[in-house]
Amino acid sequence: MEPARSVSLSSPATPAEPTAPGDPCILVIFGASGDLTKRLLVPSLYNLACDGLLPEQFAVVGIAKDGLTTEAFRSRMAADLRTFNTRKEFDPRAWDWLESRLHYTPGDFGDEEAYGRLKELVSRLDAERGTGGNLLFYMATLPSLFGLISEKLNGAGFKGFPGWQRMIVEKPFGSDLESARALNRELLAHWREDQIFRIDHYLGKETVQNILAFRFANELFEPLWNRRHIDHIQLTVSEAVGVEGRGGYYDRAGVLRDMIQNHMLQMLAYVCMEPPASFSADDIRDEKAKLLRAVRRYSPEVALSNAVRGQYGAGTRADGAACPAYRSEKEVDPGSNTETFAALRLFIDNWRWENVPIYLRSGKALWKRGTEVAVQFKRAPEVLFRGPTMRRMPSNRLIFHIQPDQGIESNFQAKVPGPVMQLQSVNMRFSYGESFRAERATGYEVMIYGCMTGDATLFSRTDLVEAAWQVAQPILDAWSGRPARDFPNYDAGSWGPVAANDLLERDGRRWYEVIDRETLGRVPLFRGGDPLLLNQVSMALRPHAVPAGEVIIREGDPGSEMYLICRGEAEVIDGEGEVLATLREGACFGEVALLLSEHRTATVRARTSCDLFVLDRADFRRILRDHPQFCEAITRIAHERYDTKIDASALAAAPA
Ligand SMILES: NC(=O)C1=CN([C@@H]2O[C@H](COP(=O)(O)OP(=O)(O)OC[C@H]3O[C@@H](n4cnc5c(N)ncnc54)[C@H](OP(=O)(O)O)[C@@H]3O)[C@@H](O)[C@H]2O)C=CC1
Ligand SMILES: O=C1O[C@H](COP(=O)(O)O)[C@@H](O)[C@H](O)[C@H]1O
Repeated sequence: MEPARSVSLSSPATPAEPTAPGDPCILVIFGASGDLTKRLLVPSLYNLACDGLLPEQFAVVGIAKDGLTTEAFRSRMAADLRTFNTRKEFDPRAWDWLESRLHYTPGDFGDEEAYGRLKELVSRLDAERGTGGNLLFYMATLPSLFGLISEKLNGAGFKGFPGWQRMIVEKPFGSDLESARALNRELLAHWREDQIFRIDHYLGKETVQNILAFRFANELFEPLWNRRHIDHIQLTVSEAVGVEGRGGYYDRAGVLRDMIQNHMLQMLAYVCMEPPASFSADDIRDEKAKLLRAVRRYSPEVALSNAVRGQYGAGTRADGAACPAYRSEKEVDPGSNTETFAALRLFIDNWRWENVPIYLRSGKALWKRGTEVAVQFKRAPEVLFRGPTMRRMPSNRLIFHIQPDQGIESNFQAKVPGPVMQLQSVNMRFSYGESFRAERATGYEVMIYGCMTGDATLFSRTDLVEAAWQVAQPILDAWSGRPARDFPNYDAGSWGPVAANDLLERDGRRWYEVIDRETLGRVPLFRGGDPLLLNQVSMALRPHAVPAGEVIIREGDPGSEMYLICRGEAEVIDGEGEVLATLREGACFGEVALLLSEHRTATVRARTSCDLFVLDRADFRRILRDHPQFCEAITRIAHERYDTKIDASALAAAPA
């Protein structure tokens, strides 16, 4: 097959050069009958085949306990590919090419005879395919078996093959600092460091890799990338799914081990590390390791005041389906103390980042799926922009959208058209989908390809893994000694526990929520709104979470904000506490006081815990003025609700 044109992140050559296929080799998958193989590995190999990135001299040998034949393995993989293929079009040529190279041998990983059979098959294929004795072992099985497999491979004489031998190791890499060190010792007893490729699939994501390109291939931001100009950084990995049948594993892990210690600290290292001497694997990994070593190690006591944990209760998922409480999930202890949400405040004690807080949060069963890195700059001097028509200027923000949308966005201030100087936040956005033609991928393609070419840039190293565990360990220790008394403390489908907001609010900051058009489209007020309106609104809204029972607005109080319910229920009550109406997801309230510039005409209280978006008076007026459709919708709602004749267009036209 013809190699396709694409670029390798770590290639020292000019990036526009076509990428050559990986080195000839035999890929041996330990755990070939398992979930990872069918869900991610075979679809990735197929994608590589479609792009011409697999060498002609190539074969795959699967091994697992399941007594499959090669023919049965091939037809199972062909059927599974129909489900897990990431590409829109199926390429039968690429699949036939790959399928003819798939082989299988059954065996228990503890059984020496199985290694004898494996060696025979590998030797035969090596001779037939001309793979030069290059062997890539993929550990797609339980981490407790990695040491055993390594030992047996050595015992069976696999080291005698003439080519290179490399090993891809799957996560989780240990369950704490001690076990990670033990696993490193076990692997290093059989392999050299440069033969071990520890996977972190977040490093395979295009937009994560793009953080390095963005920072170091552009002159624009790097001079500002330090404590003088950056106020703080937020990393969010929000998952809409719950534990999805993985309760047995997850209940022993929790989100700190499952997402933060590995994926999020790796992303953090990319965002904050110093420029590497070159784009070689070790230069990049040296800088990442230095950065992780500089992350402040808390004592367990200090960790407690810088970390928040949560566990989801029953609720409604983002797609509308009912979600059981975590403690009712299969294979989860009904009294489980495992966290499904965590938020941390970290500091990097080095010259560049002194006293810049880094906030991380991740959780399952949250209101939406979204991974973002938000870099919040310090405020510009306001001296030129003071005056009665001016509001406090928001500061610039740069956002890396990692998934599901992939892109980079920057928020800044611009003058509102008109005779007076007024400012408004606007944004510039680069979207991967609009700028590049790329097929959807699993994220594993670049890792497998990297390993085949001996490029370890996207893989973790012994020191990196241990440095990341050193950051997480005191928090794990602090939590394991103190059961969480308030679990479950957030509803499935919500924004997470309220305490996560407090973590930032006590520093005078708040989490940045990406509000996409889809979310706004669920609000009747904005349904069918033009992109300009939705964009303006999403820039202006700020999140606000309230616990059940809290009064959100009180009759008679001055009103300077209106509210949209993103999740939860609120009730309108009269002076006697009588409930007049119940407001649900998508409803708005508080608009009348803004329209009439009067005091609140009703009291609204949270019936359940609520996640709200707040729109303040100045933005509300500006949106009224710029968007007649919003003006009409809000007039209609106020009229229906309060039988009040309001001329919102007159208000919009009035001076601010
Ligand atoms: N599944 C996923 O989406 C992801 C998985 N991972 C990681 O990948 C690894 C594998 O996960 P996954 O595929 O889900 O796990 P599975 O349990 O689905 O698969 C495990 C595989 O190992 C084989 N196996 C286990 N014990 C033995 C043994 N003693 N002898 C021979 N074969 C054995 C099983 O064979 P058999 O069934 O025939 O007994 C099976 O093929 C784990 O480390 C996981 O954390 C990482 C990211 C995503
Ligand atoms: O490693 C893991 O990652 C997934 C999330 O990965 P993504 O690529 O879908 O963002 C997470 O669901 C899983 O619990 C964890 O083990």
